[in-house]
Amino acid sequence: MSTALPPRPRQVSSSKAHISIVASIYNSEFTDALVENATDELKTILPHATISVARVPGAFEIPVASAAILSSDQKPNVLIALGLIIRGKTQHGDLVGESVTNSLQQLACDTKIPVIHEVLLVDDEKQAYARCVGSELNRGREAARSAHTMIELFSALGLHQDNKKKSTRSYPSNA
Ligand SMILES: Nc1c(NC[C@H](O)[C@H](O)[C@H](O)CO)[nH]c(=O)[nH]c1=O
Ligand SMILES: CC(=O)[C@@H](O)COP(=O)(O)O
Repeated sequence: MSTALPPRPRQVSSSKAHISIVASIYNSEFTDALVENATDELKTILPHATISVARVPGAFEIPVASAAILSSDQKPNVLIALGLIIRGKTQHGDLVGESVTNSLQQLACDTKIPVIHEVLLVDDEKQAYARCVGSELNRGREAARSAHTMIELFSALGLHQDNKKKSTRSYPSNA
């Protein structure tokens, strides 16, 4: 039985946080859906937040782009990592998935900036569809709700200030 996503927060956040999404292009029919669901949910539960979206070739490139963003002078309050790895006939998918997971966790702990991990490793397109396109298990919406929780927690703990950025940007713009 797959776990359904956490419920939508009861309280819309007034936070002006900045959220950075780093998403892979590989399997774009699914990863585009993750981005769309995550941004739609963020706009609902964090209407005053600003969102930037960076697209990288594949899941393996997500950590290095995330590291660059988290070490820049425009640090986000939360970073959301979105990707989809579909296992093939070799160990490559598992190796990529494990490396990305460990790297993202290390980045979060090193920078003290929450990193929301929704870089999925699945066996087939049916599993991918349920988690990227479907609604009951949508991991894009789950990522947004986790980001909301972490923003509210860190704000309550006095660990970050609302971000004053005004723009919502995507890189590359044609992705
Ligand atoms: N097979 C998948 C990949 N493979 C590509 C790697 O992520 C990486 O871009 C390549 O090894 C070059 O460094 N990536 C995914 O995101 N999903 C896959 O299913
Ligand atoms: C996860 C991947 O890189 C995947 O496309 C590789 O497929 P294969 O293991 O059959 O080479």
